[in-house]
Amino acid sequence: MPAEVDFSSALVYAIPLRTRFRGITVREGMLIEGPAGWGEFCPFADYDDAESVFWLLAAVEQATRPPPPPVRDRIPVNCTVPAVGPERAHEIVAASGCTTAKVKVADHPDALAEDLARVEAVRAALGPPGRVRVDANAVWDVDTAVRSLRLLDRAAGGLEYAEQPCRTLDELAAVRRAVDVPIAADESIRRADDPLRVAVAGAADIAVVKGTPLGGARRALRVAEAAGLPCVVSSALETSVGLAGQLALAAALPELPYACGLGTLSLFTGDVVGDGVSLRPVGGSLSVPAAPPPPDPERLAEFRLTDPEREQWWRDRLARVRALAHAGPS
Ligand SMILES: O=C(O)CCC(=O)C1=CC=C[C@@H](O)[C@@H]1C(=O)O
Ligand SMILES: [Mg+2]
Repeated sequence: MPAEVDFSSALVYAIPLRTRFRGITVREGMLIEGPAGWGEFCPFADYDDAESVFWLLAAVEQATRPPPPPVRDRIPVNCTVPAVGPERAHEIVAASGCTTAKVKVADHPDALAEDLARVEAVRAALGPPGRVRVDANAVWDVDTAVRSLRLLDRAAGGLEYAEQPCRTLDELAAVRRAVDVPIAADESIRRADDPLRVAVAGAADIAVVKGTPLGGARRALRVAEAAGLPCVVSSALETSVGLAGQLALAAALPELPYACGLGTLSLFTGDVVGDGVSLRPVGGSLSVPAAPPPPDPERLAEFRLTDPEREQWWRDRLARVRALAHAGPS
């Protein structure tokens, strides 16, 4: 392993997704190696350089430091159901082995009828003891959120919680007062100017913490403590390299009362690590690896980004974000 992080030989990957998710069909990112192993730099293309600094800190933490001390070695996970039709949703849940499902809703305007059918199919696949949560990714206004959540709650036979129904904390608080469904904050935390100071407690019942956009497991642990709410760790659609860091975070949280959104490799057509070490859930949970699994040459041959212009775009981005990280806060 190199004595320092070797940025010049960072690898760039491109893995097609099985279904469009978050508006993307191919997941791209970079893998870097350092003295403690591999890290992953994979801000979505719409993240600017300033926000991407935290993704870089997460990659560098993983490549240079051992994981924070774990208090558990297995993490229960939910399956993630994209905005697909009810039959496909049923199949995804049934094949997952998970007893909790997170269902994407409000994917486009007028999606409610499709959302209700999807949620009903997910409940049918899970059976009565399963848990169903929904994620609207901040697109509803308060009235739409209240109306939609009441209907979705009924269709689901009870929702475990609703993730980020609206954009602002005030809106989340208003929805929370109006419905019985618990509210989880995701974007309100990970895209806040200062996630360590965001006053999420009155606006949400649950904090979604994502180690990758929050600057790594250690900073995410501080964010979780500052939020003062029960936490769910959720992926940022990393390969197994970055997922290992998210699992390290989930393993180190003092309490972990909910299944985590870390079963997301099933959204990918492949992984950059070998099959034996790929972080795919078994029986609804993932075991926490001691270190991030290393990329596998054969998998890299399959998923290496081959477009030279696009590769240069990633290398330029990494250079700019590194320069910003060195310059420190403006
Ligand atoms: O939480 C999960 O089940 C999977 C992860 C997930 O939903 C997300 C990953 C990456 C980007 C996000 O738009 C999305 C989310 O909003 O939580
Ligand atoms: Mg979310």
